[in-house]
Amino acid sequence: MQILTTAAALHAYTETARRAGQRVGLVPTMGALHDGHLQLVQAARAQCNVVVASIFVNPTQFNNAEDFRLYPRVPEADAALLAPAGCTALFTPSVEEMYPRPTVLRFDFGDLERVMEGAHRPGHFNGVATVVSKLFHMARPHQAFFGQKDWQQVAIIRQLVADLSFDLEIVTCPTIREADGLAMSSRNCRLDAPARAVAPLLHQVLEAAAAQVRQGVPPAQVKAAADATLAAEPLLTPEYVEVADAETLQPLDVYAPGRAVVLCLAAHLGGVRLIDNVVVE
Ligand SMILES: Nc1ncnc2c1ncn2[C@@H]1O[C@H](COP(=O)(O)OP(=O)(O)OP(=O)(O)O)[C@@H](O)[C@H]1O
Ligand SMILES: CC(C)(CO)[C@@H](O)C(=O)[O-]
Ligand code: BAL
Repeated sequence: MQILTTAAALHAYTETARRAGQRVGLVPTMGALHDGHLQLVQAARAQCNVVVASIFVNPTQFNNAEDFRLYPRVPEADAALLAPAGCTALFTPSVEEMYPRPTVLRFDFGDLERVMEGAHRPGHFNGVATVVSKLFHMARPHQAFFGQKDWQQVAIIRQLVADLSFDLEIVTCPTIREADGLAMSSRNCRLDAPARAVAPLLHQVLEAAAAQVRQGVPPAQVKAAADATLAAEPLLTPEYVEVADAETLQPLDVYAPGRAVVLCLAAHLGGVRLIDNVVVE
């Protein structure tokens, strides 16, 4: 596995592969890798000849300086996991390499970003769209792989690709969970033992809500029940629970026949902010 640290080296690597007729896959991450990330690499390797994973804790997408400071960084452990999963090159740029001068770019994704993560993390998706656009330009992948765990992020990136005519395919991979249902997340390692014991409740609440959606229980009632269950747990502070159209992400008052529903939540647990979602087709 090659280690690349500059945009020029990344560009040269993927252009050489392209000229040789090879397909290029890109897996953007912020590191502290777990099986959710490795699944993305494996999916990329199944479809592409070369797979670039990027590890970059992107400062412009953090709306909370403490969250940025505490974000887990374990570069050696990450590098050791990537090659066996099928990664052929690791891109680990510095902040100066990605942002040679402060970015002034501003994206507006309209209603897609006025809800959930966009509403609760001001500037977050501007930072995500900025860094993902840069990675797409630098690597020019045929396909880029993202996790369902960040459902709204995928919707934003699909809009970005359409609006800026990036010539690539976005592939979404399912959420990988621990045995007790907790969605794998780099931030899970910051949970202490009592918080970790409570954490599976997030997925349990989503599954209970999904069952209610399937039974036709009205969205407001589903949301209220989920909120109440989360709020009853003293270690948990729910930030939002949303019952939304899976494509437009807009909150639902009633179900529209034939349209998928996404149940999303964010909650603070022992000082750690976690998100999760479940889709009802
Ligand atoms: N449990 C998971 N299953 C599938 N994909 C995942 C999972 N966790 C993260 N991903 C995906 O991996 C990519 C990189 O995500 P990221 O590096 O932010 O990891 P993370 O575990 O989500 O970290 P955190 O939630 O703490 O920011 C994203 O496309 C994300 O959706
Ligand atoms: C897509 C991403 C790597 C951009 O920094 C990040 O938002 C993430 O890890 O999901
Ligand atoms: N997985 C989304 C990256 C973030 O939380 O900033």
